[in-house]
Amino acid sequence: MKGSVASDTAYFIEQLKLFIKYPEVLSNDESHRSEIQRLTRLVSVALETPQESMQRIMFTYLPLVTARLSNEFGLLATLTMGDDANPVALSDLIKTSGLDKSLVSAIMDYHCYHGSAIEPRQGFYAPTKLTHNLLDPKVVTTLTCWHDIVGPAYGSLHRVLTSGPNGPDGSGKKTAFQVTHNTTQSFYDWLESNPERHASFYGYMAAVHAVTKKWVDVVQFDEEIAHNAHENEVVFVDIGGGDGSQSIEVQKVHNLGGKIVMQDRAAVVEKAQKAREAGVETMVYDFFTEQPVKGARAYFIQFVLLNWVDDDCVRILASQAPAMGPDSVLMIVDYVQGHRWETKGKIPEPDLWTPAAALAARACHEAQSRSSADYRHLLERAGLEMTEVRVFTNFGQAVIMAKKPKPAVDGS
Ligand SMILES: C[S@@+](CC[C@H](N)C(=O)[O-])C[C@H]1O[C@@H](n2cnc3c(N)ncnc32)[C@H](O)[C@@H]1O
Repeated sequence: MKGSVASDTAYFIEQLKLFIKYPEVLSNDESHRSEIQRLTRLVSVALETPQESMQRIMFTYLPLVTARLSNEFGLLATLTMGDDANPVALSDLIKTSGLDKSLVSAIMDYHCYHGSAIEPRQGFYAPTKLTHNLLDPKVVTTLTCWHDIVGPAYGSLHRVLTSGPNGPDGSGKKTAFQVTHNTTQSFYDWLESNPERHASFYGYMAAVHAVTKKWVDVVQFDEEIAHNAHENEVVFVDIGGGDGSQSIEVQKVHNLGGKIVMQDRAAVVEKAQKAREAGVETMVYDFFTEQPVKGARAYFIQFVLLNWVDDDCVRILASQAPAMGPDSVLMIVDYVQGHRWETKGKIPEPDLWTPAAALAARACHEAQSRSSADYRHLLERAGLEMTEVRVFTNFGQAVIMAKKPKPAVDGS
């Protein structure tokens, strides 16, 4: 076995070089493409010496930092003005960025190592596919948000977990987010206190929604939820709906009668113009208070509960329960920890998003991700009954469906 691996090494290297040169050969075969990515990543780790493991991990900040700097100072945009035959001179990158030679050289050396630039001749650089990926507006928005807002919070998690009940500096800052950003405000108050941050966070949310698979692919909205709906009936209430992107998704797939309502904090609702233009009604609503829209077909709550501790989640869910009729459905879209082990058939490989989201929830909100058993328990505490869990991405995003339990028939 081992002998055949060794004798096939040259062939393996040739194949890898071909994939690097012609990545498009796999563009129509998603499962092979992602399997090759996963395996080459694991091969790379399997071949590491301890010193290489150390190096890979100790420099993990750098892709985010160099991408942010390169976008801010126009290095990547300038790079795309050249190509392999006519690469961009270091002096031009220095001139357009306004940064000093040593810093630009270091950033460009990192890009070359990382595959986001090449240096065909000394001091001249050309773009790669990754350069263009990093300039995609959705990627820029997301990386900016993670560099400025969430990333630093990951970095303070250790300080918070190793300090006493009053936080690392005794000032009452409890979350890693509060410690790193030197604030006692909650995550959402802090976002709303600065328009740039606010726009950055919601830009990131929109970018993620635009590139990931959607829950509407696994819920036949009209068939399952809105059948026979009347004109004035509310078919969908999007609780903590942010920019209203999910209400707009429903608007796209929904062809029957009925209204769609999006609710959030005042500062967020104010900015949800796109949703209003799409015909969605918007409403200021604090989800810790009783839901004012009664008897809707569906109450929907996406990427909200992972930001709150159990007792708060129970309060949020219990605030919806009195509004729900016997046929109302509550849909929670969130990450489900351990979803791999609940999948029928081939068990999916471990993914990056589920643990990354769980750690971000802990760092930014002192909150947590949950397994489907945890969701069942939360719903029961709020007087609701979990009916189904439909996982719709291979990184653990799922629709958790619930309803009001039927009142017990009094047999006496
Ligand atoms: C992570 S975002 C998710 C937004 C949206 N559901 C989505 O999937 O894009 C969480 C949302 O909860 C909202 N939120 C936070 N506290 C709230 C409260 N007390 N009442 C209503 N909405 C709240 C935030 O303003 C934010 O828009």
